[in-house]
Amino acid sequence: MIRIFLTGYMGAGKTTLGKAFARKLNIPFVDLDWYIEERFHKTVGELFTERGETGFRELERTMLHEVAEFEDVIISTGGGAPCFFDNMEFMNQVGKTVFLNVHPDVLFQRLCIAKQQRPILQGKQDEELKEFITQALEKRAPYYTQAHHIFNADELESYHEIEASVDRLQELLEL
Ligand SMILES: Nc1ncnc2c1ncn2[C@@H]1O[C@H](COP(=O)(O)OP(=O)(O)O)[C@@H](O)[C@H]1O
Ligand SMILES: O=C(O)C1=C[C@@H](OP(=O)(O)O)[C@@H](O)[C@H](O)C1
Ligand SMILES: [Mg+2]
Repeated sequence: MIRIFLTGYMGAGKTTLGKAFARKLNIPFVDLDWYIEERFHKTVGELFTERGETGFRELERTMLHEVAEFEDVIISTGGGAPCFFDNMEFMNQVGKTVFLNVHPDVLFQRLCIAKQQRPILQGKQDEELKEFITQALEKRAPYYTQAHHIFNADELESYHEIEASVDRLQELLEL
């Protein structure tokens, strides 16, 4: 039975790689953020506004436990999920975990373009965003590095790079 959790910071490529990896293995893909959005009929941004981060983290934990019941699945978590409650320990117990490690400069480039969809990053100017990413990575590293595997996901900019990363991931996980 395959149950893999992809973790890592915002912009690390959890959604992009998770989707492509599941397609390659021909098994379902679940993105925890999308799952939450569908269930509540609201965007992650709207849920943050309505419930605050504390409220979002609580429902994120509940939804994580729900998707963790699925079998033969690739699950991409939100970037914060492993860093709250005992979520990381829980994922390690019920499945295989992978930390998508990406250089902060690459994350910065990706998130400059894609910060609007991420409530935590909205409104940050370039220098502030860079500093914010560096500090957040330091704070979150102790959680992310508990993953069973660490995978370099610096190269995801083209279809070809994504396919090559999927092949490496498949090898790493011996699937
Ligand atoms: N095909 C692509 N071409 C260029 N950039 C991409 C492509 N796919 C993803 N990205 C960039 O990489 C970032 C990481 O994507 P995403 O999978 O959403 O990360 P995560 O789910 O870890 O937050 C995206 O925000 C985007 O900037
Ligand atoms: O890192 C975080 O705290 C968050 C990451 C997001 O997911 P992605 O990592 O897929 O962007 C989403 O869950 C929410 O905006 C909070
Ligand atoms: Mg995502």
